[in-house]
Amino acid sequence: MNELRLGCIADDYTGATDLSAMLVREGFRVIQCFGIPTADECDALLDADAIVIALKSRSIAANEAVEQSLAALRLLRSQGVTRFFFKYCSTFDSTRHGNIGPVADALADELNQEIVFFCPAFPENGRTVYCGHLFVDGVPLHESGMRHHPLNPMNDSNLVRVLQWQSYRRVLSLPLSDELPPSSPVHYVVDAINDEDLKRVAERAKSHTMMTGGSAIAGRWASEIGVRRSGAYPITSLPGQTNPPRVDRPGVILAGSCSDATARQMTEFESRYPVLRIEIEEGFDVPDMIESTVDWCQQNWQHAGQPIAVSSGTKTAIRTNETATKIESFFAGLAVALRDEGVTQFIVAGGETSGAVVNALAIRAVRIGPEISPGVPWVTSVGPNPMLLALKSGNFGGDRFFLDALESRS
Ligand SMILES: Nc1ncnc2c1ncn2[C@@H]1O[C@H](COP(=O)(O)OP(=O)(O)O)[C@@H](O)[C@H]1O
Ligand SMILES: O=C(O)[C@@H](O)C(=O)COP(=O)(O)O
Repeated sequence: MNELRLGCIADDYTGATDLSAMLVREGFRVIQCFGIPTADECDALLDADAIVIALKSRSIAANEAVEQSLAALRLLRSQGVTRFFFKYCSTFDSTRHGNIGPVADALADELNQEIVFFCPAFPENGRTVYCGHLFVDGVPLHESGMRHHPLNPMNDSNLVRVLQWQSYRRVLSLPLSDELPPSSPVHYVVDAINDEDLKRVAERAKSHTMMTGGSAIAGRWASEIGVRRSGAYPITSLPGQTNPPRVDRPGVILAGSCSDATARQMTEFESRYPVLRIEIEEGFDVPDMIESTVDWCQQNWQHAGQPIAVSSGTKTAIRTNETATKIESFFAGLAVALRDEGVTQFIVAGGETSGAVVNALAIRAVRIGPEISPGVPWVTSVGPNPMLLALKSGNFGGDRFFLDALESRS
């Protein structure tokens, strides 16, 4: 029996869930851990074909991101894993200081990988790379909504230039027709505009120990290199979980994403259900905001069975890391308060926001269930008192995403 297993390191939680969903689609058995699992938690990893370690390292200091990613790599190696995937955002979310370049450099150095491919393309979700330039639904990255991102505003579509800022290695563009020149350590930003291209990229990287990119290339590369394929976990009969999660409060949507896609989804949801739009002002008090939001939720639950949403996202966001972190702690505290009120189902929009919420709920690992839309599956937490979660990348999903998600579980 083929025993090749895949180890993945993802730089944020929704990105990891997206990756897991793509691996499940290809028939792999996937377990996703939030943070680096402890020795005790490693027992649960044994029967997985792919282990995904979700870090919250996208927007932290580069040296910390490197440290955490190397620790994840070492943990994966200690589990007998021999092939590795580094997952970052399909919109290459990062700044001039990192963290994609520094993390990839460190992983490649540790694995002695001379040539590293960078393949963020995700054609199914409208992300394509041509001549080293990234497009979102045909619009150059720097003209897309990503230019307004509160933490990682993307102002350059030329990924060769973006990555070269971040990496000490030489960075080149790799059109699919080109031969690879023999060379010393090089990072290649690979072109891919459709699924056929992804297949060819995977074939070209067959001998690589390490691959990097968005979720779309991961499943194909894993198939190409011959990762063991045991079939997805049966989500309704998980070890330690006899019943589906308790539903005595309707689902709650927590949206900290400021993306255009989430804004449209919220407008659509608001045509049917109540939405609390939080106005962020300088110097706001987090505990006060949590308390008044819980009051608002309770009032709205008087209409039984009614899902509700809380959103902080606005285009006129106050763009400081301090504000972003405070808003994350608001959503984290709110999730805990709502769980204590009996909520067992959360849909969270935004990668950083999801990270804050999952950590606050002390969820250490999830098993991956059915996809709601490309890259966004339902997941069930491992351990006692399971919760049902959907962790949505800010930019993912059609306008009806929130409504579709709620309908898909009823
Ligand atoms: N009104 C706001 N002003 C400033 N920052 C905000 C606001 N609302 C949310 N944020 C912050 O913006 C960031 C959004 O990032 P994230 O949750 O990863 O969403 P996305 O998936 O769209 O990138 C989070 O850190 C969040 O706390
Ligand atoms: O690759 C992607 O686009 C996603 O998997 C992803 O990483 C999303 O990040 P957020 O937009 O911060 O949720």
